[in-house]
Amino acid sequence: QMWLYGLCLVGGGLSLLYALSRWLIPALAQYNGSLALLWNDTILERALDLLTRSSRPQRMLAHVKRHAARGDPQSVIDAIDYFCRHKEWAMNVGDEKGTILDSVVCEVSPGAVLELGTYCGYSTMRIARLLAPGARLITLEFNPANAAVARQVIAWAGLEHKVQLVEGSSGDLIPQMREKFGIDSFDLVFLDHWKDWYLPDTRLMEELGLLHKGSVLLADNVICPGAPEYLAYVRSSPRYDSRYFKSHLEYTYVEDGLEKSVFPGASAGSRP
Ligand SMILES: C[S@@+](CC[C@H](N)C(=O)[O-])C[C@H]1O[C@@H](n2cnc3c(N)ncnc32)[C@H](O)[C@@H]1O
Ligand SMILES: [Mg+2]
Repeated sequence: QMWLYGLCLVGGGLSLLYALSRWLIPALAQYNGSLALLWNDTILERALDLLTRSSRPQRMLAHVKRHAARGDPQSVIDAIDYFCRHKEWAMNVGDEKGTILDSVVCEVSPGAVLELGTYCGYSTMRIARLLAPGARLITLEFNPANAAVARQVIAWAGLEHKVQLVEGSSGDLIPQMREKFGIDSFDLVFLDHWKDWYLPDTRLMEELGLLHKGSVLLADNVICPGAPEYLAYVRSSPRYDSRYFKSHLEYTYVEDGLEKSVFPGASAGSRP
């Protein structure tokens, strides 16, 4: 009889664990930023990596190859959004904030764009598909495994001729933009790498003269996980006309948003 009780106890415990990880924690993580990042970006990702002996970017790429039409950027974007909403969360800008990114790209109609943080190429595709012929998009990624997946995702969408993906750290590559990449200045910069780099990289671009009158900085995740020093800088500096676009952390209901900052702004001060 003892072993029967033991079996019931183990079975009950396992069922509870399953219910917690399958429904309760994911449901709570939809509304709490810290839990969302801890659960999706740390615990679940590591557990799935271990169980499947693959990485999240590799799983996302496999999903794209199974479900997206080759040469159709929208189909690749949709496949990634489906994967992230129904299978595994991932740190793409996502569909909701993605529409804000799209509208800024269309409004600026940039000839030269810099993206900081490629990951799997999701936002890269969103930007690239809207660029006019001849416009340049340079995207920087310092994780070689992410860069390798991004190249394949971008090629699957048929956008490889519109994108220059450069492997390396933003701090090393930004100073090479003029001499090595022939860039005078950028019309649009999308900041979406590690959040504590937003401010130093912005200061670096300013010092190197890579921003011109009217250049637009668009920064993701300014609320969650947050980039407080960067936000304080662009909102208080008279050099920028800065505006917040309220939205949600990718694939959740947690508040997050994009900060659009025009350099040097027509009017001094900030508009949070
Ligand atoms: C949030 S993800 C980018 C998501 C992507 N922009 C999208 O929306 O699809 C951040 C990426 O930036 C990369 N990264 C972080 N700091 C970086 C740096 N200083 N230079 C280059 N890449 C960096 C990370 O490896 C990661 O892949
Ligand atoms: Mg982001």
